[in-house]
Amino acid sequence: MKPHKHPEHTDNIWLALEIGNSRLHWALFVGETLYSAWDTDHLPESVMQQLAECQTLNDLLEKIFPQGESLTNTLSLCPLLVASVVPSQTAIWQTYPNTRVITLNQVPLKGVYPTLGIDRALALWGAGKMWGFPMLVIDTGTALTFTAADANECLVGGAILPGLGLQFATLGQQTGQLPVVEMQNFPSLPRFALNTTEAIQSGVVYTILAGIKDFIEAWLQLFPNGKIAIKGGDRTLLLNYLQALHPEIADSLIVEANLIFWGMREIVMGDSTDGIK
Ligand SMILES: Nc1ncnc2c1ncn2[C@@H]1O[C@H](COP(=O)(O)OP(=O)(O)OP(=O)(O)O)[C@@H](O)[C@H]1O
Ligand SMILES: CC(C)(CO)[C@@H](O)C(=O)NCCC(=O)O
Ligand SMILES: [K+]
Repeated sequence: MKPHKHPEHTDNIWLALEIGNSRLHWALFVGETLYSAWDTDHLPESVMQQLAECQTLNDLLEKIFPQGESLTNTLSLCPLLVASVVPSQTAIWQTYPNTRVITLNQVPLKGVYPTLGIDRALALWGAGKMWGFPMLVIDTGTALTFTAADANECLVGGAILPGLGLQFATLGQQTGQLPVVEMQNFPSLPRFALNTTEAIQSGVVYTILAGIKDFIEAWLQLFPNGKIAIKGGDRTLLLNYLQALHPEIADSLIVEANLIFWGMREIVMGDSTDGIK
């Protein structure tokens, strides 16, 4: 999905780019308003080589939005805010004028450790600022992560495990007999399966759900009034199963794809020196 129509006021436009492990996540802001959000694949090698030859951000945007010529003109001078968990990709975007890379020390979250992922910090900050702390964020991305902060906006900690897609891929790739299974829709899933595909799906999905339930229960023991938000590419699929198994838990979750963008917005709008208003 790409932006389909153009904002009317172009003077306070900015682009947010989150470089994830599987794909790129984009948002077009007009001031504080998120105008449009979309995902793209990582840039292919051929485009990467062309990018090295681009002289301006305009050249760059024409490579990214080949069909969107007028959009490209609209965006030609706008600031590009980048948050990345893929360092090799960050370097490419840093070549261009008007790029600002958000790093962990710019996120006001207290008590962070130096290697905490910027995506985890921003999503937690965005969720906490929108819905309040204490906040637990569950990110169902390439990696599935739990990241929490207390009422003082101080990191409580979290956990990292392989996400749904990564679990399927690893089973398929590292074994002699297992296929790479995918999970595109929401089939009813027997827990005790009688074929290989469903056995893999059952194992991965039901243990991820059990893990999510367990972390939520542990979180609510620590912070009975704590909030919980869920994001990431597998959120809808996992929520559908969670709704069927534990509707009371599913109903208590804040479901929000754009948490990282809310975090980026908080930081950009809170910083009066950078000219993005
Ligand atoms: N169109 C899609 N392309 C790729 N993955 C998708 C798509 N739709 C859903 N997914 C699921 O999303 C998961 C990846 O989530 P997401 O896109 O949030 O991760 P990411 O790009 O690695 O970002 P991050 O590193 O910030 O988590 C995969 O496990 C996959 O099953
Ligand atoms: C865990 C991921 C891969 C999730 O995208 C990312 O946040 C990351 O690379 N984090 C660094 C390690 C950490 O957060 O402790
Ligand atoms: K992730």
